[in-house]
This record gives sequence, C-alpha cells and structure tokens, in this order.
Amino acid sequence: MQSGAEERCFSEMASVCPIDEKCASQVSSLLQPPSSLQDYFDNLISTRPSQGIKVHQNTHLGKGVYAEVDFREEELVLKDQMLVGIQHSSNKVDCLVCSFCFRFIGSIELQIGRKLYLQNLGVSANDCCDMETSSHVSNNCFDTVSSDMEDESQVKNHQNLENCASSSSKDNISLPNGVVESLMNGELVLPYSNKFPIAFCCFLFWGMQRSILFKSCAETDWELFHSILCTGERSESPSREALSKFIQHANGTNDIFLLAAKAISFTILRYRKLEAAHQGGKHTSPDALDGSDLSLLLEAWKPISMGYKRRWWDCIALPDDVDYSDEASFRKQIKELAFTKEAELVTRPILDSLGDDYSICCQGTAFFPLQSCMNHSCCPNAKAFKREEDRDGQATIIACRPISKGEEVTISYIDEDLPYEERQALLADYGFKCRCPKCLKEES
Ligand SMILES: C[S@@+](CC[C@H](N)C(=O)[O-])C[C@H]1O[C@@H](n2cnc3c(N)ncnc32)[C@H](O)[C@@H]1O
Repeated sequence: MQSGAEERCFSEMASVCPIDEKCASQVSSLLQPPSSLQDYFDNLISTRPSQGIKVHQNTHLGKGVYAEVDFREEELVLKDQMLVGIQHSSNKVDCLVCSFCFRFIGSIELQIGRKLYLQNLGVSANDCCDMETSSHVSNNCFDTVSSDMEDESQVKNHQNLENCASSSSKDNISLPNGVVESLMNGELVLPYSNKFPIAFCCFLFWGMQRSILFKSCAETDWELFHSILCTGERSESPSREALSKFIQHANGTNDIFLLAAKAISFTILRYRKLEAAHQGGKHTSPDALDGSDLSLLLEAWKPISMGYKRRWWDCIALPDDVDYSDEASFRKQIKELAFTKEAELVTRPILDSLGDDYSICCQGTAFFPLQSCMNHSCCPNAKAFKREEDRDGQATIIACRPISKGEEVTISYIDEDLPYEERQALLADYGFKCRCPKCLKEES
C-alpha cells in the first residue's frame, strides 16, 4: 500500500517520462508480468542439450529451477545460451572474441600479436576505451563479428588508442614491430601452436528435427541484433551519427547501455519478422500501434520480458545512506536523471575527474534466460563454473553436490562463506533479503 505522499510522488514521476505520456497503455502492457510462462520455459529447455531441469513458479521466490532427474556431484546441470550479451570494452584489449558466440577467434598468434600490438601502443586492460585492432579485421560486418558495437572513430584511428591509454606496460620488454606484425598477419607460426586450435566460431542451434544445425555467427548476429546497431559500411541506420555517439557514450560510461540496446534491437527485429509474416511486410510506426501490432510487439518482447523485472529507477537497490522513508523521492531523482539533460551536467565533471579508469571492475554482462531463473542460496547445490571444454559464451552450471530429483537447483550469487551480515549486505545490492535455509537458521 502506498501512502498519500508516495502516491503523489509516483504520479509526479509519471509526468517525467515522455514515452509514458505518449504510449501509456502500450508501455503498461509491456511491463505486465509475462503470461504462458510455463510453456515458454518448457520450450526453451527443449532447445538445450541438457534437459534434466524444469522452471516452476515458486510461491515465495518467484520462478525457480528444479531438478527433473538426480544429478551426481560435478555433473553438468545446464548449458545456457545467452539471449543478449556484451564483452566488456576493457576486456577487448586482452582477447579477440566473436561478439555473438564469445569464442576466441583467429589463431593463437593473432591473439598474442594483437595483445602485444596494443601493449606497445600503451593500451592496458584498464583503459576504458573501446577498441579493436583494425588492420586485420574486415570492415564488412557480415564477414566478421569480432567487433561488437565498437566506436568506429577509435577503431580506425590508432592515434586514439594511444590517446586513450592511461598506463603502459613499461616492465615488459617490447618486441620489434615486425615480429608483432608477422604474428598478426599469420607469417610467424609459433612452435606447437597447432596443439591449441581455436574453436570454429559459428552459431550452433537445435533444429526442428532436433538435429544440430550451424549458421555463421556473423549472419545470425546481423539478423538478430546488429543490422540495427551497425555503424559500419552496411549500416541501415537513418541516423548513423546519433548511433555512433550513443555507442561512444556507452563505451565511455557504462556498457550496460549496449546490452540494453542489443535487447531493444533484438525485439525490434523480431517484431519486424512477425509483422512481415502477419501483414505481408507492411511497417507501421510505433506511434500507430493498434491492438494487433501491440500483440506482435508483446510476442517479440516475450523472451526479454520473461526475465524482466522493473524499470531501472524502480528496481535499483537503495543506497545505504538513503532511508526507506525517502525511497520514493530517491527513485524520483534517479528517474529525473534518466530523462533530463541535467544528467550530463551532473555526471560529466565526475567522469572527467575519474579519468579513463572508472570502469575498471566491469567484465561483461549477459542475459541468460534459464540461468537467470536460478535462485540464490548461501548453501547452494550448484555453481556457475567453466570446465576446460566450456570455451563458448554459454553459462555452465555444475552440481557441486548430489542433487535429487525434485530438489530446487540453487547457485550462490556471492561468496557464501562470508559471515551472515556481510552476505546480507551484498545481497541487498541485488535487491533482496536472503531467505535460504542457512540464512533463516542464522537469523534466528
Ligand atoms: C536471478 S532472479 C532468480 C529468479 C527469480 N526468482 C524470478 O522469479 O525471476 C533473482 C531474484 O530472485 C529472488 N531470490 C533469489 N534467491 C533468493 C533468496 N535466497 N532469498 C530471497 N529472494 C531470492 C530475488 O527477488 C532476486 O532478486
């Protein structure tokens, strides 16, 4: 129940968002909890190689994942293909991966040569700038998916790489440029490198007949996400400059924006496909969404809505120094930041004073539709763990003790060995108070 003051506050908040004013009913439909949840997840699990689990609606914790069979300790419980994901920009210094399947691409020599090349330029993993070695990568998005929404101006200009470097690896002994180049262009083959082949990068999926089919990552990435977000030669964007600015801004501030952009482009492209199938390819503007278009949009949005919670300003964890009684006004302020030009005025001096190092801790973010249904426990029976063979971008969940049929599969979101108070503090950042058996016992 909201108090009168809170109600006023929330209704003031509603007036801040121009999209809410324009398409209130459509936005409200998109924000509804998804229906036909069980069918969706049953179907999704049937597309995964490991099928010994089921998603159920749990009375007090929402959705949860349950074992349909017994699992032995160390047995694979789930391999989950991400729906949308991004490699963190700082991580791009260290490894060149396919932006669709996240496998390493090229050769060991290319990976090493590229890292040394960037190191010689003084670009470190801590540099926030998004970059790519341009010389060896085709600019044709369809030929390669190695560059996930990079800032084109930086990609093409080595000078920028030098400018954005905040530290050089001065303790390392540099190799002559010729050696580095020959590693990158394949002229220099390192001894035994054929013992470490880099996996073939392609999208692997289960076809209708439950046989494995292959499609090039580039093709799939283009169809699912990139055709809307491309700023390269094949860009179809009517406002390429604005898109480039957005990508540049996201790379310089928080690349979660890129993940959000991918989720939105995924939805738009799915919508267009559904629309083409239903209406012979006629496009309507979102302003003119009628009932049938909206139902197509809801269908297109479904995979995202299955994991969707609330909007950012409604679900961001309350900082320690904000009292619960001030929650409504805190959320109002956060929402205003998202919608006013004042945001830049507030953040720019802070970003400027932080310099290039402010995104130092982030790694990359992805939405895994099944893994994200797994509830947390401080005494989990499974863990997210990459085995030697798990070299793709899929989430791998392994049983960390025997799991019996019918038991809920839980993982730990935090270090579960920490003391009770510290665990609760960390989980408060995820926005919940832990109700796992260990916490319930330690609480009393
Ligand atoms: C990644 S989701 C897990 C799936 C979630 N139950 C759902 O319905 O989508 C994490 C959310 O589940 C709930 N949750 C997970 N583990 C919990 C726990 N041990 N105690 C209380 N809530 C938990 C919290 O609401 C948390 O924000």
